[in-house]
Amino acid sequence: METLKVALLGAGNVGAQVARILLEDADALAGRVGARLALTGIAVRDVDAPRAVDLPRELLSTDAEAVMAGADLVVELMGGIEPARTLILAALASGATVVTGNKALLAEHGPELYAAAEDAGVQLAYEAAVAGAIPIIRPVRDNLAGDNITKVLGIVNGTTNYILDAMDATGASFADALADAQRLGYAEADPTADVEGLDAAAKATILASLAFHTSFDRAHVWCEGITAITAEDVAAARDAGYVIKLLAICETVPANPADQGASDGDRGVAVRVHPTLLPREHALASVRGAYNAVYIEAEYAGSLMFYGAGAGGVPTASAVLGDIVSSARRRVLGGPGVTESVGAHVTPVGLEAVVTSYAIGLRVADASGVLAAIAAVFADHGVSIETMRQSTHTDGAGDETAGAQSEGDGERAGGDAELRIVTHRALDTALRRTVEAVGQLDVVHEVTSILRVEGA
Ligand SMILES: NC(=O)c1ccc[n+]([C@@H]2O[C@H](COP(=O)([O-])OP(=O)(O)OC[C@H]3O[C@@H](n4cnc5c(N)ncnc54)[C@H](O)[C@@H]3O)[C@@H](O)[C@H]2O)c1
Ligand SMILES: N[C@@H](CCO)C(=O)O
Ligand code: NA
Repeated sequence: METLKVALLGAGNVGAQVARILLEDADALAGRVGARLALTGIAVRDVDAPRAVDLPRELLSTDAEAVMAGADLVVELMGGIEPARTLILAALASGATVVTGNKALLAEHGPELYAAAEDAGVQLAYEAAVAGAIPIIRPVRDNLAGDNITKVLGIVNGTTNYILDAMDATGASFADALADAQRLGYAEADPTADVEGLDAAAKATILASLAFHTSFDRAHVWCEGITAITAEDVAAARDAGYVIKLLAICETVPANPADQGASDGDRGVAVRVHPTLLPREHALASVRGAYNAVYIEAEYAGSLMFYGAGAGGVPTASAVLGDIVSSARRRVLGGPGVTESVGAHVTPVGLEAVVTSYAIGLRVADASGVLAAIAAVFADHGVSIETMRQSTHTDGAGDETAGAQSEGDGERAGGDAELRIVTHRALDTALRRTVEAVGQLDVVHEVTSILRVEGA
């Protein structure tokens, strides 16, 4: 039986597990590939660093280029842009197949790397880059290649889902929940990428590019993270029947915002990542812990849902191993692999064409006429209110008022009241202007939170 040499770059949370499984399951994997997979070297920063898995010391080296020399497959699990980019380009140029889980790199330099793979006639596989263990890259790129995807809605970051879920379920603080996510191996080396939404935005860039057959750039993606979400936001969402999730949303929208409501006209695609209120009965609302889920709407397939472990060393290693086996098998059998299709050239559109609704938290003067003044600003901007809940700071009691009505105004003079408003759907720009105008009213002391609502 032929032997294929596998070089591994990085032995952290994911890389160490990939190495372990390559060694432990060598016979089973050989049967699936039709060749033995020989792990010939592992590039690490420090050969003496403690690791979750004991790896043969003779395989470890701090010289990544030497580790890659002569490899048939290079598996990059170092993360970061450099030296990962340079090493992958060198591996592809040498004719090696490359498997990576590096979404940050693909979101920034994907087109360059895909072209290098195509030029070299080798595969670049990256199933682990989006939603960890969940098969999503190949389903979107290959299985749905004959359909027309119209919407992708995903919980694609395990760390933030873990944090938001813990805040919702146990009242945990943001900091404690983040520390747990780091300990469990879900968070990136620098968790800023997770909590600021950058990791999800990178994944959204990759998904949008595949789903809409167009090369999207990270700069096309609107991105807001979860660092401003407070325990009060989570509690208010819960009281109103919602849960807060960080969603990546890619959807077709009119290319020209003025065409809202028209059934014809050019379509573009808007890609955004932000914390979102979801009704608790929504399918994505029940995605707990570090689990991920991606919901897809396609013209012919209808609605599809992909669910599973979106992060963690062992589950993510599953996606990496899948890519290793399938691309190694292709090396054994010969022939070019499937490549990205980017010929559709749809127009990337910003948030200005997106129709959504807002959940707004306001701290207002608890006085007569305040609700009427706020409702008037909404009416002036053509934005209608679905629900308005009021509670005072002193007793936190809820008082629901449906619609933009002013009854219930100002029973309690003096002090502040907390208002939670959910709007009907409107253009994001109109909603933003409305909030700005409301924030300028004297009776509005603070805009405490602005969150978008989906699926209501
Ligand atoms: N952890 C997850 O759940 C998960 C899931 C999907 C994808 N990923 C991606 O997989 C990759 C690896 O993630 P991880 O969680 O294992 O990260 P990690 O930080 O645990 O591991 C990366 C390892 O690479 C090593 N490394 C970095 N630069 C190096 C260099 N120049 N030379 C040699 N070694 C170097 C580091 O020392 C570290 O041990 C990243 O791209 C990440 O985004 C991670
Ligand atoms: N840090 C990422 C790892 C998986 O890509 C997450 O939390 O989802
Ligand atoms: Na995946």
